Amino acid sequence: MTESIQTLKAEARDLSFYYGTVKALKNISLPLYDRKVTALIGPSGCGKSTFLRCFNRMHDLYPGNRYDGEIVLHPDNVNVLSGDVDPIEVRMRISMVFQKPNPFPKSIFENVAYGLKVRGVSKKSILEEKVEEALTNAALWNEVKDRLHDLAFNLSGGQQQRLCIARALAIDPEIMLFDEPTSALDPIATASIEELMEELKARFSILIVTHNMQQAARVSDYTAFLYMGELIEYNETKKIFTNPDRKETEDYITGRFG
Ligand SMILES: Nc1ncnc2c1ncn2[C@@H]1O[C@H](COP(=O)(O)OP(=O)(O)OP(=O)(O)O)[C@@H](O)[C@H]1O
Repeated sequence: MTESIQTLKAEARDLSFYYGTVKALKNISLPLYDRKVTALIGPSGCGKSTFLRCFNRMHDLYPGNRYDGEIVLHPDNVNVLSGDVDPIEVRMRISMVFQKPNPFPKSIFENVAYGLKVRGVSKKSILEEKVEEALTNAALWNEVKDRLHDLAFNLSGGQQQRLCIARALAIDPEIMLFDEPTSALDPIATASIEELMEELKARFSILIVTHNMQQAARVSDYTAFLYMGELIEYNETKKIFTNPDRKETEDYITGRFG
């Protein structure tokens, strides 16, 4: 790896995850750097989404799931998996954008204001200011500024995905998780989300799951290759895509399996 000063934002330490008795993640240790994009790649079922979902405690919603190991947030050194840490608070710091856009059945404005209201912000002028800022940062403001009170479902798929990004941005997250955010979008909407990600990484750390190798190569600084719940290789994206250390990684990125 080339020598450059990187700030660690979070790290998985010896992280395992169980769906009941099924061990879906096996002792994964992985850093996430601040203001960098880290891509998770690997064949279907290797554990990419499972890993991503550990970061905002999504698995807590189902009984029988169990985490082992730690996900430590820096600089405050908090283990987000600790029973003492409130998952709602974790989700305010680490927000998620899903594969399919999932706006709430509310207006554009209310979608973006939602997290702020949960946080107790009620002053109209502050809400308006924050909603405009989040929509601007999600590259959607110009398209929706005259229809903020329309139902979010009236937007196109690509616009709905940018709205979900604005909703996540409004609460000033420290890390954003993207689970195949463009797989339901056409090439133009995909390009606009990828451009947006490039801008957003100036503000925080991004972890993205993608099946699209070109996308991983385009948008990420670091790439982790998972296979059957194990981390096979992690490195700078350039290295992974040009000269990986492991044969399994090379076989996967060249399309020989997976
Ligand atoms: N709710 C669940 N209960 C039991 N096993 C599960 C559950 N969700 C996922 N798994 C299993 O955990 C493993 C990892 O699944 P995961 O969805 O994380 O893979 P993935 O790499 O994201 O796959 P894909 O690329 O197809 O989305 C798989 O073997 C899957 O069958």
